[in-house]
Amino acid sequence: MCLFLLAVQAKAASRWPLVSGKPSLLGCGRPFYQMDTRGQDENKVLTARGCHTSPRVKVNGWELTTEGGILKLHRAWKVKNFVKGLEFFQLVAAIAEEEGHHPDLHLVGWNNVKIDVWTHSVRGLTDNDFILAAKINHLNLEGILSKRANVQK
Ligand SMILES: C[C@H](O)[C@H](O)[C@H]1CNC2=NC(N)=NC(=O)C2=N1
Repeated sequence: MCLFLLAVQAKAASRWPLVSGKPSLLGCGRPFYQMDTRGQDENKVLTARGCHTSPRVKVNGWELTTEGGILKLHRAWKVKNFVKGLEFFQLVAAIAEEEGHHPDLHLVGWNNVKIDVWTHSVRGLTDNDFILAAKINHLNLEGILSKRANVQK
């Protein structure tokens, strides 16, 4: 198990997430991974040294949610119209393909975009999720978002 964690940490360290322009330390200052904890009574987030049940994360505008026992990053926006919502999806798709890491995209009530980011292979959060969320934050959404209101969650 230890070798596995070290291998995962080495891979993740090479893709250290940049959040608001500076390297971000995740999960109490060390990389953390949510392992597949099926059969356990609660989701735990493993760090290199221990377990944490609620990681401290910082990606502007995104919130940590749990759905079906799986930790996810979640954010919502209000877009001008349905077509702009699809344009938004296209911009996100380009990043996802570049990263090889894909979000769950929702376009609800014609102008509400909701995005959930999590790592399906481990049924939880890895550094790739924070990288993807931070890159989505850097998209130029000029002309796509509704001028009236935007849900920051
Ligand atoms: C083979 C392919 O790269 C993998 O299946 C990738 C694709 N994109 C992915 N995206 C996300 N969010 N989680 C994954 O586990 C994942 N796996």
